Amino acid sequence: MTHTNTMNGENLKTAVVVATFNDFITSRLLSGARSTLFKYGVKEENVTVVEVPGAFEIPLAAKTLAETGEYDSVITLGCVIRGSTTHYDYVCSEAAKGISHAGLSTGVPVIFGVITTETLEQAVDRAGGKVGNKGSEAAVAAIEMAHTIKRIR
Ligand SMILES: O=c1[nH]c(NC[C@H](O)[C@H](O)[C@H](O)CO)c([N+](=O)[O-])c(=O)[nH]1
Repeated sequence: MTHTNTMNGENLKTAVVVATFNDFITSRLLSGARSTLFKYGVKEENVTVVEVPGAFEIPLAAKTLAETGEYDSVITLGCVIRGSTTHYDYVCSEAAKGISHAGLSTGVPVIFGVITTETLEQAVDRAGGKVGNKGSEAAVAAIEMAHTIKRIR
């Protein structure tokens, strides 16, 4: 299958779960994801955005959306910046495990678009800065995986 076909978003429906914690970063991830989805032909009415308080809550929303059977993929967006507590480690690991489980337990591609960084600067760099936009990358993965799963199922 050519790359063009796997990157055709015209008939895809996607949900985006975005954490509002660190929303000065996650809002940039969301706009990167949305603009990339539209760039590849996903229709605006086929993109559903759901907000959650923090990265820890992303898995439940992602799994719930995937279980509806309405979406070809679910994109998750968040930003966890290491603070002075070990909260960072728990939030990161639980978010990653939960997001992975949401995909594996439902068979719907659930894409990991959660930035986990040591510093705010690193997060800015990954949310449309010099390293790129993780939200945009997650949108590309969401389109590719939606086609891949349809093809191999
Ligand atoms: O999304 C985040 N949630 C964070 N914590 C909140 C967590 O995700 C839950 O929303 C909270 O524990 C309530 O369940 C963060 N920190 O604690 O630093 C963080 O950096 N990013």
